[in-house]
Amino acid sequence: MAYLQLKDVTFKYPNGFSAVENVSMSFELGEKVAIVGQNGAGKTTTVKMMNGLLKPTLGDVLSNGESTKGFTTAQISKKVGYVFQNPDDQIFHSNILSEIKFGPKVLGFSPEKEKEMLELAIGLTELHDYLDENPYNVPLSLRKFITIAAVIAMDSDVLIFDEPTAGQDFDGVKKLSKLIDKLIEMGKTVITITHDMEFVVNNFDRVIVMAHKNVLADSDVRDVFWQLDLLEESMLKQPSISQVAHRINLESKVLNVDEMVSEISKVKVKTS
Ligand SMILES: Nc1ncnc2c1ncn2[C@@H]1O[C@H](COP(=O)(O)OP(=O)(O)OP(=O)(O)O)[C@@H](O)[C@H]1O
Repeated sequence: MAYLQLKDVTFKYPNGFSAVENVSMSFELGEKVAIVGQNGAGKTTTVKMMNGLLKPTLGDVLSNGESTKGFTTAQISKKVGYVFQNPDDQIFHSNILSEIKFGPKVLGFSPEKEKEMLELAIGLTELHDYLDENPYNVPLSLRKFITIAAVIAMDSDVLIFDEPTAGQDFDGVKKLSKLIDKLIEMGKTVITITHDMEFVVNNFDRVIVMAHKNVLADSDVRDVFWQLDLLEESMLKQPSISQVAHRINLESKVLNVDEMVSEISKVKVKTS
């Protein structure tokens, strides 16, 4: 059985608006999965059901075999941690270190475990120099890393990042890739919602495409980004380099610069 399962879930907001309808998806431990789709497709609503912030109106969410229905978000956070899209919705301490320490405290970690998790979280997010600062004295791009550190420190089995690359520069995106790789190496599952298709092809193997409150595709990254009709229906774009490959009728379904360079070198060899 998969570690995390959404079984035919539907979610209606209190105003009666149905944001997600009959969605099923499942995740094993150690998987790295991107969720993509146009604004309003239902991505955030879906992942908020994974850690119990929202409970499905219909259907069931199971983490490690147990339905989220009987548990609070705090209880579920040991298994599934969620980093909010907007860090300001998550941060509530006036000091960065206290914000990161909060999860381990609530979860009752031993002092040794708390120290270990804090070192890991602060190390991966490179926040050492800011620990005494008020979170609102650092830029939004760093506030995002505070919220990521706070969730890493909880040692959840599954970590969900909602739009982590938004507002990040080149170094920020590199830091994200590195920390995701480390979490995967530790056997965790990382699920990331993103609008950054370059980030998807450079970091993820499995991609879930959402549109119209539902899942349109759940497949290998190359398969997703070379199904042009699927991209059109979900209003997504190929990564720029794939668009170039498509425009020049390159046979190979390239996804990144390295693959493109490799294909072009082959052509050069053939014509020389
Ligand atoms: N609290 C709410 N009450 C009513 N409707 C809501 C609420 N939150 C979200 N919605 C609506 O639910 C739909 C799905 O929103 P959701 O945030 O899940 O989409 P999304 O795919 O994550 O979009 P984005 O990429 O813009 O974050 C949208 O139409 C949104 O306006």
